[in-house]
Amino acid sequence: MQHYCEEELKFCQALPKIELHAHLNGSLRDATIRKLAIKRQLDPSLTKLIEKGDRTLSECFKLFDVIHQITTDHETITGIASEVVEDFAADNVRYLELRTTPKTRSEHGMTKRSYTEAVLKGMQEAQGRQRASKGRSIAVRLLLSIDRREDAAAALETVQLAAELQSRGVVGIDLSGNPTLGQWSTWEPALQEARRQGLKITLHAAEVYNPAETEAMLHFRPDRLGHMCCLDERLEALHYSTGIPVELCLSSNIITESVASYPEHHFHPFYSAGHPVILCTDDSGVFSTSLSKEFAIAAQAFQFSRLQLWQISEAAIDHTFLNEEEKQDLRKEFENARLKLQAEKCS
Ligand SMILES: CNc1ncnc2c1ncn2[C@@H]1O[C@H](COP(=O)(O)O)[C@@H](O)[C@H]1O
Ligand SMILES: [Zn+2]
Repeated sequence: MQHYCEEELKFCQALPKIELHAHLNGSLRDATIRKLAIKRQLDPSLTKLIEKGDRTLSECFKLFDVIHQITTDHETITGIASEVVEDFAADNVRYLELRTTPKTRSEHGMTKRSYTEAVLKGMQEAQGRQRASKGRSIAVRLLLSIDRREDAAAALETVQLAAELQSRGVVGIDLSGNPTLGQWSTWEPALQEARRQGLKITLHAAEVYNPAETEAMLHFRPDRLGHMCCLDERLEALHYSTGIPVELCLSSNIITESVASYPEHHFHPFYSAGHPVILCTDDSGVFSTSLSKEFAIAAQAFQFSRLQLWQISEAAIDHTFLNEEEKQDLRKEFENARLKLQAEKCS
């Protein structure tokens, strides 16, 4: 069943957009996954796992482990980073905050640093190609993710790397991975260090019901939170009182069965209460979506007008990890896009 209307999708594609929650290895094209699976001679039973369909949250994490088996060397990492940036740009995303987990792979001579440099290279290559062909490019920044399977030392290594690469476009730290694994106390010291180093922080929170952890995360006061699907009334009130912006990913939450249906998604109560919300894709490849589709789904599920869609899109600028001057540039870009669309309508 299609959860959006084609006419609305066209409008959402024309809308300039901001993507703040996208995992690199979750955003791969189908064709790229198939090509890499052949190249790496992936076991056919694993290739089958990659084929699209509904997947529970635990199946998703198995799938990420399979994708990680085919995105192993520096050249591939650079290639997928470049492709993902291109895909977001083609969807009229004007600013992308991409996130990825730096990986160590001794068999490929890969360290967390060399992995991250390969990603930065791919991002720059895509931007360079766009500038050459169109005279302008999507703006991109990188967040480094700590995987919940990592220990305190690995988390700190990622934070130190992010701090060293701030001048190269790394703006923050994300905590993600299977929400049923690990303990908040393991990563908190590294996240405190990230804050001391001037990095911004976003946490995957309440993807499953874990009130003690969610409360600890709220007390930590990250700059943004992701998901917040499984809250009780007390935590919901606490979250509202903090005013921390929340990255919401409709398709991801429905497909992984964290939320029962689109109209019941917590995007709407947060939005209606005036709490800062940002529509995001999470894993556009794994969930066969795009940011335009997520906007079109929101339009249908919550009966948003086009003006409301525009306002939701533009408001995300305030919650980026950019400085004020950079945010101002994006606001100007949105204004120019608005004028251009109006002129096209009148002509
Ligand atoms: C579906 N909801 C989710 N919840 C939690 N973590 C998720 C996620 N989707 C993706 N990731 C995190 O991102 C990694 C893949 O991209 P990178 O290898 O880092 O580029 C996954 O292994 C997981 O750690
Ligand atoms: Zn995520």
